[in-house]
Amino acid sequence: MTAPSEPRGEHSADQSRSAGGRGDGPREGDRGRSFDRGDRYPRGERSGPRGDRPSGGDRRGGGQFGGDRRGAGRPVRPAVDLPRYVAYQAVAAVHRDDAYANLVLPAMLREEGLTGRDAAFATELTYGTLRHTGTLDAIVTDAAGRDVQRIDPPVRDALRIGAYQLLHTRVPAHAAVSSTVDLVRQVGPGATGFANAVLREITTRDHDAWVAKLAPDSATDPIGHLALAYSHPQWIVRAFAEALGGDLAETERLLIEDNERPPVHLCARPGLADPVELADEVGGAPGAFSPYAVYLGGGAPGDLRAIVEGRAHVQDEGSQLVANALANAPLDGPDGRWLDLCAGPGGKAGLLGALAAQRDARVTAVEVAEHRARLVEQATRGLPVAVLAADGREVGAHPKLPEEHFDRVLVDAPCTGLGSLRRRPESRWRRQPSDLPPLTRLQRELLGAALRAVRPGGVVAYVTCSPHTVETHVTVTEAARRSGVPADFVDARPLLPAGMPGLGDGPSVQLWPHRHGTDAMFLAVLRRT
Ligand SMILES: C[S@@+](CC[C@H](N)C(=O)[O-])C[C@H]1O[C@@H](n2cnc3c(N)ncnc32)[C@H](O)[C@@H]1O
Repeated sequence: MTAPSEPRGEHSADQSRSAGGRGDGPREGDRGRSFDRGDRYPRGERSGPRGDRPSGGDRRGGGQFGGDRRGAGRPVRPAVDLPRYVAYQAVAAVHRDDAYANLVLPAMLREEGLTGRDAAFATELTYGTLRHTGTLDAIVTDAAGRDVQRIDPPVRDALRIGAYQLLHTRVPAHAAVSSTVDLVRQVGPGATGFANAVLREITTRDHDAWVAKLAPDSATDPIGHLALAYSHPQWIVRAFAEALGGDLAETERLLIEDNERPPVHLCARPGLADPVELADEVGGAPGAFSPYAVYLGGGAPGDLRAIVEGRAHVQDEGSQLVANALANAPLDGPDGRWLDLCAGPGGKAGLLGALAAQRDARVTAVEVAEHRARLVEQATRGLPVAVLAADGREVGAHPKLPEEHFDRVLVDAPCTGLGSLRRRPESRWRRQPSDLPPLTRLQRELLGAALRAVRPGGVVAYVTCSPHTVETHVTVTEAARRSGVPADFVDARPLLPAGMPGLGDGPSVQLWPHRHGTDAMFLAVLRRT
């Protein structure tokens, strides 16, 4: 992973040596030898309270906070540059307020007027630090000689961002260290010496050498090794390895992919946009698998005319493939009533709605959360989609959700989202194994409701954006058994584009980032008999 705003190269001489002896590790408040020019400041002038925005200075992108002179003869206050400061604020909000990076960061970039390379650098620091938090914390713990959890949270987040720059970007070591010390001066006054010493210790090794030092032996603890080397919780690595049939080399490839910046895919809505023309229009490329996919090269998709005009929407190619698979499943008899039982925010309902328009069908899109139901309405405007703010489990009890009524039903079930860790950098650390029981109960109930809703001969597609076998195979098998509705599994592989590799032995299909470049979507198709 590279820092967009700084050329990648060998770490500078500052990084390849130095950092005083380890001893017991630096302590907050240690003065240490410092890169920091600001230690001469009286403490009260260094910073406002925790989380305060640096005062004064230039608010423009790339500007420096706090560059103001405060009277003749006084030294220039140490600067915190805006991209790093915004990254710090985003990371701190995620940890302090349980915020979502993909929501808070764009708002902060907008508010600060950061664009172009500065915005890309702030994004890289935020997402990279959050993805790599597990490994960075192990390294900071070792370098500090104390558990990272015992470091004051603002200083801890600043150190994570500094360590990320040192180990994963081309930022020269001296710049990573001094800018982080400047940041600490702003957010954790009194800890500059400590931060300086920790960072200098981190510069004594590169990422691989730290992993070699800290990760469990791969021969005796392969899961523990992969977890530390690729910054994933062990329970998630174990779940991935199980879903990949125990193939640890392939698991490693998946973990690597999870740490990459995710691609942006567009869906050219069938009947409204041609994917080749759309690719030309947006400077992208037609997708490899989905007949509607366009890979976007860069830029903000929300600004694209095709999206504003409703000819396309942003949607992972895997999501397109599974929605299209439902529409492709052979069907005898009527084919006019389609149901999307978990529709918010409306990505698949948008594609299904466009396909339904071409085939004279209508979609009922159900979403339990009122505000998400509104998003589905926005996403399907102009398409033959009726949005219902209701609980999908009410099939048979809700007048608009009669039993044995629908020809095609999609259950895009709420899940852990372990298949899209690329897109939600903090989620791997938030999710817990204890999330699984309530989710799998809900998944079973929703799939049971879908089987009741579909007419005999009709098809149900069960989809998760998680490869965890408890949410995929176990849920489907159990729900089908418990529902009491007779249904057969349909081989889902022929419902995907011909020649698509790596689809396994069927009847269900698991897509993977490292095999297909998509999110790890699971698809099982059942036909009611
Ligand atoms: C994985 S998301 C669906 C994504 C959507 N299909 C798309 O492509 O944009 C699952 C959705 O199910 C909704 N949901 C959760 N429980 C539900 C229920 N009992 N009935 C209907 N929707 C529910 C959640 O609010 C969430 O919006």
